Amino acid sequence: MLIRVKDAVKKYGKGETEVYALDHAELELDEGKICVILGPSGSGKSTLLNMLGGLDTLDSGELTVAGRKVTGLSQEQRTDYRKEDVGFVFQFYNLIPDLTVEENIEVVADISAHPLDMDEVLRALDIEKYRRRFPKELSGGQQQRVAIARAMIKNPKLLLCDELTGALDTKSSRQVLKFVEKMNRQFGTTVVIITHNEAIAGMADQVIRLKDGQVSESLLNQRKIPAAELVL
Ligand SMILES: Nc1ncnc2c1ncn2[C@@H]1O[C@H](COP(=O)(O)OP(=O)(O)OP(=O)(O)O)[C@@H](O)[C@H]1O
Repeated sequence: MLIRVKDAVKKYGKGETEVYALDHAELELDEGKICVILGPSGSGKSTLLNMLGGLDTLDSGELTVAGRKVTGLSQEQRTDYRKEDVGFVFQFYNLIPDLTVEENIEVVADISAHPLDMDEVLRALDIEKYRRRFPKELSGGQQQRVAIARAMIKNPKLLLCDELTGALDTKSSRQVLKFVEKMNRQFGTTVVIITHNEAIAGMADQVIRLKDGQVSESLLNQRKIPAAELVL
């Protein structure tokens, strides 16, 4: 068991405007798996992802990742947790425009405790040929592959993806998802994808649905579809 979320509560606002972004949510996720989290807008997906990644803290409840109680960490320890254990990929690639592909990835490698080999990561994402290019010289799908490489170079236990295909066409989306699947297989990284796109659930080992800050459904996928065959 890599991730355990117990009785997680996160509230925003006060009084009349109080919202339970997470309302006693419970969740367990095995190591080395792909988990897709679905839910309507406002159901708490981003809040949950931010907690898993140590970007924010719970009001109450417990979060354990790989035996480490993330809820008990100081701010400084949480920074180390993010640095060592978590890779993030967002909808917009957030690459540094003045740095080449290789330099964008190097920035993260340089501060990582146990980085992967640069060439291996570039090869795994099939972006070796772009290593000296700048982000603006790449398509959206190619930039997202660089963003995945930047997240993976630190060899994280957990790869967290927030609407990573939200800005891409169907073909590029499928390709980016194929690479996420490859990262899971090749490096054994546990992957959590949050999305509005129901079709992406096909590639998951575990599918979790959120509703009003609670886990309304958690299913193991008996018939996983390779990302290359997803009908997006
Ligand atoms: N910083 C904040 N301040 C106030 N309310 C917030 C904040 N962040 C989230 N919320 C509220 O918490 C609830 C859950 O939000 P969250 O962003 O986690 O949902 P989501 O499922 O990711 O939505 P979306 O798919 O639209 O991104 C919503 O009602 C949202 O308005």
